[in-house]
Amino acid sequence: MIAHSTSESSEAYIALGANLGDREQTLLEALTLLDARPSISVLRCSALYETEPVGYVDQPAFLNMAIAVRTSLAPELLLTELLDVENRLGRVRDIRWGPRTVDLDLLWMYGETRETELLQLPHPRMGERAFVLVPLSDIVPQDEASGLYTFVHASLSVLDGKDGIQRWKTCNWPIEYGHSGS
Ligand SMILES: Nc1ncnc2c1ncn2[C@@H]1O[C@H](COP(=O)(O)OP(=O)(O)OP(=O)(O)O)[C@@H](O)[C@H]1O
Ligand SMILES: Nc1nc2c(c(=O)[nH]1)N=C(CO)CN2
Repeated sequence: MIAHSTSESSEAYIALGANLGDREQTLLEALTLLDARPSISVLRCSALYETEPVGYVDQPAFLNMAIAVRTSLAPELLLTELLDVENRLGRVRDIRWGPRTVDLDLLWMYGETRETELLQLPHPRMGERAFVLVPLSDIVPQDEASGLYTFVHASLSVLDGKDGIQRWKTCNWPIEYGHSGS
């Protein structure tokens, strides 16, 4: 009997940010937790960037990054996984746009758009955020079929505030277990 896989899978792009605690360790734990889910594979990660807080500025600097994942989940279920990873890493929601242990935002998913209370996809503010677009430009290939490459580079070309973004470290994914971060 030949097993037929019926599950379609899609590429999705996720932005991660952290500005409390051990920011780098938290971000790498988030990647590990996501990749451990049977229906999610982390394909690529951007470098890590240290970024000045935008919006609510009276808070510590962030570490931001972006990742590409392959998933068989519908966008709503992928979002649930992101919120679950935030909770498992101890995110406490108090001040909107305030400091957070970790934040995972679903930016873009190939062939999927949503406009509901629960989920807006593509993320409605991704085009105005250098702390999202700069990491994303590390991992979106030029031949990406959905137009994301053009969107990212066109948005970056008209955006100021890129000076608040400093490259901090490359992301070693998959993490070489047993080696402490250099
Ligand atoms: N594309 C999306 N990615 C992540 N969360 C989303 C998305 N669309 C809607 N949401 C909803 O937004 C809610 C608030 O998210 P959160 O408190 O992390 O906002 P934020 O990340 O601080 O601000 P911003 O949304 O401007 O990045 C989440 O509980 C989630 O249900
Ligand atoms: N530099 C930076 N600023 C922010 C960030 C973030 O991730 N990085 N996230 C916010 C709410 O999502 C608000 N402001």
